Amino acid sequence: MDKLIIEGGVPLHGEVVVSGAKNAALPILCAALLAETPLTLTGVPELRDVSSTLTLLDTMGVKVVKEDDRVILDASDVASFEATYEMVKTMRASILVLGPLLARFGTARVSLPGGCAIGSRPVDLHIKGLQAMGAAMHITHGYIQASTLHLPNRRLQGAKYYMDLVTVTGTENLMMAAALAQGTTVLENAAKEPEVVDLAECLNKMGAKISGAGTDTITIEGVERLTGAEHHIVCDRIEAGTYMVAAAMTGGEVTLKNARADLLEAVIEKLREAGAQVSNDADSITVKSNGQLKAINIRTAPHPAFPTDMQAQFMAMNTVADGVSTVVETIFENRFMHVQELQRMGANIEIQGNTALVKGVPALEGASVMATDLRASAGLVLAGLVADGETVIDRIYHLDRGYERLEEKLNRLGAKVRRSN
Ligand SMILES: CC(=O)N[C@H]1[C@@H](OP(=O)(O)OP(=O)(O)OC[C@H]2O[C@@H](n3ccc(=O)[nH]c3=O)[C@H](O)[C@@H]2O)O[C@H](CO)[C@@H](O)[C@@H]1O
Ligand SMILES: C=C(OP(=O)(O)O)C(=O)O
Repeated sequence: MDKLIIEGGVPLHGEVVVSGAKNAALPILCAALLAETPLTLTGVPELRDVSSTLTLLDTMGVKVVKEDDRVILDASDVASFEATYEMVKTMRASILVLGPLLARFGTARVSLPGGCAIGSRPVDLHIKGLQAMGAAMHITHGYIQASTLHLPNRRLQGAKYYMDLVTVTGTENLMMAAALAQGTTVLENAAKEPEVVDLAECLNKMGAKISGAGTDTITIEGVERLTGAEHHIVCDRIEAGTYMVAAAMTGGEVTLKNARADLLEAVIEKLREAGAQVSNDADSITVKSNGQLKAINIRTAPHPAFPTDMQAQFMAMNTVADGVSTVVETIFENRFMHVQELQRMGANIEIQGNTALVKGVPALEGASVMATDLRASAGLVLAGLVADGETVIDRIYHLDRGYERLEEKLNRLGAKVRRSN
């Protein structure tokens, strides 16, 4: 199993180009299932989750042509409407084929994702939303079996649906399904994440009639067919945020290219509060710091508030900041898996329910630690970059799910990171 070995203590300097967003690419790749002609995407990041999604789409009969960051998906001849447990267990975002398959083909069989390291992560709202659009939904033997064959013209019916909780992939699944429904769907309490907006923009280029994406009410006027289009994936705000914290923690100066400050307001505000200098223009962000940071309180919440996907990275930053901070995780019930690993590096953290109390220490010490999920791993990388001596991070396949060429990008900034097996 691959490991990352990090020699800490080097301030990062230079430029790094941010990749396309994993969490936009995954739903948009699944949206290809809705189109009768080929969809061309650029800015698609080279990630394990992306290759898993392409494999899944391939098993369904989607023809995939990939060249660097450009992917052409032709779903004119889909023959299977199933996502197996084997696929879904490696990548929860596989649930995003449910809405498109059901809307276009009237049938879908998708494995229930089950829990994962960060929480139980049910998909009940995806299921209830599709039921509200008239779909027959049954769960048998761990699979969601969905059908519209009893409905007029076998089409989902537009509906008004209020989501009890803000769910990102739930909003995306229902938006894709509603794009081909008969009539108008109104999704209330919808997720406002930039990746939802990017998906809506792509769907509109494909012929959908979606308005309100980026607000909590999304209106989708169903159309009879969608076609291919060309779309460039929005930049990855979480990857950008991770490098911004790296620059701040190591006391360096890093400019992120292909980064949008307007998608990172809560993160930028917190970095400034910690004492880093942040400046930006339309598509780049620069972070500069002398490495002496103040501890800051964090509370995760849906966009535009502070993202849960940046919580572990800021926790790592707080471990070596001056003072005491609280980090409150409100989205996932078990997203503190990095804490015990940070403690192995000398961090002083106490957990009380969904709150971590972090007391800054003068320095972390390199140690052998275990990656448990994607962003927990990112937090450990950041800790390793400032720790005294060598940090060895095991199970880095988690990082490969969401960070494109991580060690190459870090090393170009001066870090000393290598991969070994
Ligand atoms: C591929 C992708 O885009 N992943 C992101 C997406 O995950 P994902 O879309 O899975 O996360 P959700 O927004 O759905 O989850 C938010 C909360 O709602 C709960 N919930 C969700 C759906 C449901 O049917 N029932 C239910 O109870 C979840 O357990 C969680 O507590 O948003 C999360 C929250 O910003 C991010 O951390 C993930 O990186
Ligand atoms: C939790 C994440 O991803 P996923 O929803 O794909 O597990 C993440 O990107 O931090």
